[in-house]
Amino acid sequence: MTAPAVRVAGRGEVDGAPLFGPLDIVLPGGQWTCLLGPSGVGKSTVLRLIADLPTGVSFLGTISAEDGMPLKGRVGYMAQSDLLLPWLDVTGNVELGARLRHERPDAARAAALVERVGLGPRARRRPRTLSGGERQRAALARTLMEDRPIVLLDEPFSALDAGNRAAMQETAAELLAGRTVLLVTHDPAEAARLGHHILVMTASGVIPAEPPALPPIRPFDDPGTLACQARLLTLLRRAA
Ligand SMILES: Nc1ncnc2c1ncn2[C@@H]1O[C@H](COP(=O)(O)OP(=O)(O)OP(=O)(O)O)[C@@H](O)[C@H]1O
Repeated sequence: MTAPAVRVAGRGEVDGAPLFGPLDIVLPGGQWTCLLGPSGVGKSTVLRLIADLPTGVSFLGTISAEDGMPLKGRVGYMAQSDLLLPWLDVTGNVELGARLRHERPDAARAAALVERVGLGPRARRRPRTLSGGERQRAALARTLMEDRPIVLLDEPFSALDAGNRAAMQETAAELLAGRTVLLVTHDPAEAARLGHHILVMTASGVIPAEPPALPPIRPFDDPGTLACQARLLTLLRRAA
């Protein structure tokens, strides 16, 4: 699977007032880009624009893949809220994309992904019987099931306890290796651990932050990872 670079160039407005930009972001092909920034700056909006989903924001600019092919059909998206269908169990939710396309779901692959996110014993449970972290892991499995070359993750680990968060970061890094990934996170430690590239979004534009020297996925206690966390916190403190 070839994962193209994606470029987002333009600015966003709400009711005629500037929201963000002008910005010019390139998500390098086959690598993880982590996007941080203050609440309300427009990070989720950028993800939704790339996914071609409705936003309340007018975007004046272009979003394109470097290979010149349309993005449509090549983008996987995990929203901030889990968006699980309450009447389907975990497996049914993971298989939802195939069902909506009137395809036969790959049941073995779905079961393997449900196991990978630690929900094997909960596979037949409905979302309302799961914890917030379990629902988020089900949503992650559903996104991984879609197997797209471009994957947009909006705070995918925010509801997880520290141990599960680390485990799911590792699972996602492994299963999405070679994809073009844009991860929105509020957690500098997460960005420092996972990002080949790290960007901080502010109202006036996007600032690139130097990632650690080691390739992802990085140990928590690597001095370069810790130093990167500190750099990011300094940038975010200034942007707040
Ligand atoms: N449907 C909408 N109509 C009007 N304004 C909207 C709409 N959706 C989002 N906005 C505004 O756009 C801005 C950016 O929202 P967005 O959710 O992209 O921010 P964010 O950086 O992802 O925030 P957070 O980190 O809190 O998730 C916010 O100020 C929000 O009020």
